[in-house]
Amino acid sequence: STDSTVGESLNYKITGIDPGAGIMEATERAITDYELDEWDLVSGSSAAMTASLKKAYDAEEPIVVTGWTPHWKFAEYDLKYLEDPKGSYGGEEEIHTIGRTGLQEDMPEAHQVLSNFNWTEDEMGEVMIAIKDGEKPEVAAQTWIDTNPEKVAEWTEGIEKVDGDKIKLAYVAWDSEIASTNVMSIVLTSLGYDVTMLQVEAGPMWTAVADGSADASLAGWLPLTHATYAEKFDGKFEDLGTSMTGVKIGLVVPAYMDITSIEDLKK
Ligand SMILES: C[SH](C)CC(=O)O
Repeated sequence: STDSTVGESLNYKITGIDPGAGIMEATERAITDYELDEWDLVSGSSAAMTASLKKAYDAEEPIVVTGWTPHWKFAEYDLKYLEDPKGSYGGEEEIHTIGRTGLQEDMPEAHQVLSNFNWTEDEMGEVMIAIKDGEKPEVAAQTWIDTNPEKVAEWTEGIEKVDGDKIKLAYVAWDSEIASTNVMSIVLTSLGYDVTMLQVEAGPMWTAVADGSADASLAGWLPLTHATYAEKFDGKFEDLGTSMTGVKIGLVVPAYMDITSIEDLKK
């Protein structure tokens, strides 16, 4: 029998995540840019994507997923990004903390901690991997905080405690943001805040910060991933700075697949 093409072996499907994620918009752009006319992007969730990835990887079957760094999947599996010569996925991205307008005057202490927040891919990875291995997010976050007091002190030094002020952090259930939001929730709680974590989809997350129904989010992927949301809500949110640089989105495949570029999906 003749070898099937990459597309045939994958039923021309790219395994995506939640439909509002920026990586999904970027992938639709890639489908157009690379003229992947027969291909479909299947939406679902971050958890469903990693379950499909595990199933295919364990059976050494072909799979293409919408992937991003930082993520524990690169520690778990031997994976590679497909080269993106047309730049559909942009270049180096950053994770930004965004706050509702008015946050600084209403909650100066929280505004300062959120602006100070920054950590490395490895530090986030410790929390993400503990959660992947079955730890509750709040327990994994507390363990990291307990073992990294000096890092947390960088974010909170000189900041006065408050007395039970309510604060709402919006996020999407991406492994990276489950980790960061749980860590920040505990840090703000230790400063006296009454913290609510609001798990929503990406569109409602940006909308909540823009309309003030959430106070902040640690999940702003910029400049490209969430460009559409940032433009839509320009002037209705404050960028509190980057918590991590050198992050990335793209199409990810197991290393055992002998393709190297998005161009190869056309074969
Ligand atoms: C899945 S990445 C963390 C963010 C995004 O694609 O919107």
